[in-house]
Amino acid sequence: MDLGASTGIDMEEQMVILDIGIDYTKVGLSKDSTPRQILKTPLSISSIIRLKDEIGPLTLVDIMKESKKVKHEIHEFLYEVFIIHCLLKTKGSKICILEQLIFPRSFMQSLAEVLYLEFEFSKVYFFLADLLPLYTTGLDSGIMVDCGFLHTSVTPVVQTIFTIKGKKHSYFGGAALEQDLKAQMKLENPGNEKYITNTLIKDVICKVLKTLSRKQFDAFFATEESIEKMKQKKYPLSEMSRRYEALSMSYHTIAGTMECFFDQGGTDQYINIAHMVLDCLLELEESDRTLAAQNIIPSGGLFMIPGMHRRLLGELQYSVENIDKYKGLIGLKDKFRVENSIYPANILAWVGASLLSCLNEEVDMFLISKGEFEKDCKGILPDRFGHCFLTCSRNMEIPEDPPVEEGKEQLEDIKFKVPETKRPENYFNIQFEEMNKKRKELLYSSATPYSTRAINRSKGFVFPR
Ligand SMILES: Nc1ncnc2c1ncn2[C@@H]1O[C@H](COP(=O)(O)OP(=O)(O)OP(=O)(O)O)[C@@H](O)[C@H]1O
Repeated sequence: MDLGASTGIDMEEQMVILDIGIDYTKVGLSKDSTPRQILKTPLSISSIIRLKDEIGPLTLVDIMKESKKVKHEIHEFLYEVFIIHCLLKTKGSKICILEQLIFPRSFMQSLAEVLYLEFEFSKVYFFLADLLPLYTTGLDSGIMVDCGFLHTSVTPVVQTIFTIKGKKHSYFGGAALEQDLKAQMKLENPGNEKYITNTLIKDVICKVLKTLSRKQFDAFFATEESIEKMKQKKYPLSEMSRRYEALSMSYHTIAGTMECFFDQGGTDQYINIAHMVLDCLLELEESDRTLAAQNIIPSGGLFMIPGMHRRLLGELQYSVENIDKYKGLIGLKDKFRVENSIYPANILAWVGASLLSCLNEEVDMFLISKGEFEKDCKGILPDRFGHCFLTCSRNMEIPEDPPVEEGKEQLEDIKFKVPETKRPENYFNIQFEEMNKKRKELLYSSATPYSTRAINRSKGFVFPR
């Protein structure tokens, strides 16, 4: 049955955009401004990671090696996503996959086999998720700070060029936060440990946790006395659900748990996101630093926790003023700008992909067609990280690789310069922006006493399908 046709979705025009996160999967159609569905990723990888005491670069690879059923799980899950949730036609359609640099090759190979061979997509585009939030800002330089489930990463792009030396990465993210919070809550609720389930922890992260501002942190954590006071102040969790009647949380846990992302240097266990950004800036050319610092883009689910944006900015300003290592960046103190996008942080990469997918033919540089996969590549997914993935730009002629001088580090060559005469144009598709604006106007206008249709008619506007 042609499901795409029956739902009125023109699969010739639009493509499916799929962001498989370790914790949450976002799926929708290109040119939309939000995903149609955000689903819990049911793959066993996610549950195995939750049981690990320590997460490192090889964790995902090892899990993939041990697990024989990943491909089968991906197939079942995607069947549910495409056919049951989104009612999409897959055969002969186009799909865009958001791929993270840290995804193991074996995972991508299994995913590709399922998409090309089982669902028979004719065109699969591979976008680099680490770079996509930049597209939502309309600028060609910035630092993407992704705080996801498995990891936290910082990715700099200056005038469309991704500098791999500036990329910072840590396997500390939502998974580690869950473990910390669970241990803390068990300590605070002796005798009621059985109620502290994964569901409760997820609820608490999304509904209760908050992040202190730098000023609040200085005040609350100044003395042992004030820390003790925070510990004594208890909040019952019965308001969240009757199931949690027996449980309570201290203010210290509510406001202090997120401090593990802004560690003040006491331990190796935690990270400081602001320091990762500053380390990244130190790796950039001096002339590029201001451009990057003016557009810091937080993304990933953990930036949905209230106060995270404000704290990141506060922590950046505090660190350049007070920490010797970063004092060289003091000139940037008033230039830091942490982007507070109109799109929620957890879908920012997805929205970036939706924008990028509007780039008509230019987007074909990210494409591997079914024919190529089956015939040219003999069923093996080829390298997808050529130049086009690193530049994320439009209409740019790719300069040839400079010759590698003997004894010179290969890494240096990765940052090639775009000739002045061939500066890439902005990647925004004006049509998308216009449609998006009109859609938003319509959305808000439906909340007024006038009908949406009347407002449309008065503006002579026909809703774009
Ligand atoms: N609305 C929210 N409010 C608060 N926290 C959230 C929210 N949504 C997600 N989170 C937290 O952020 C974490 C990461 O969410 P995200 O959507 O980035 O997951 P993901 O894309 O699967 O991660 P990864 O990029 O590592 O694959 C979740 O594990 C959850 O703890």
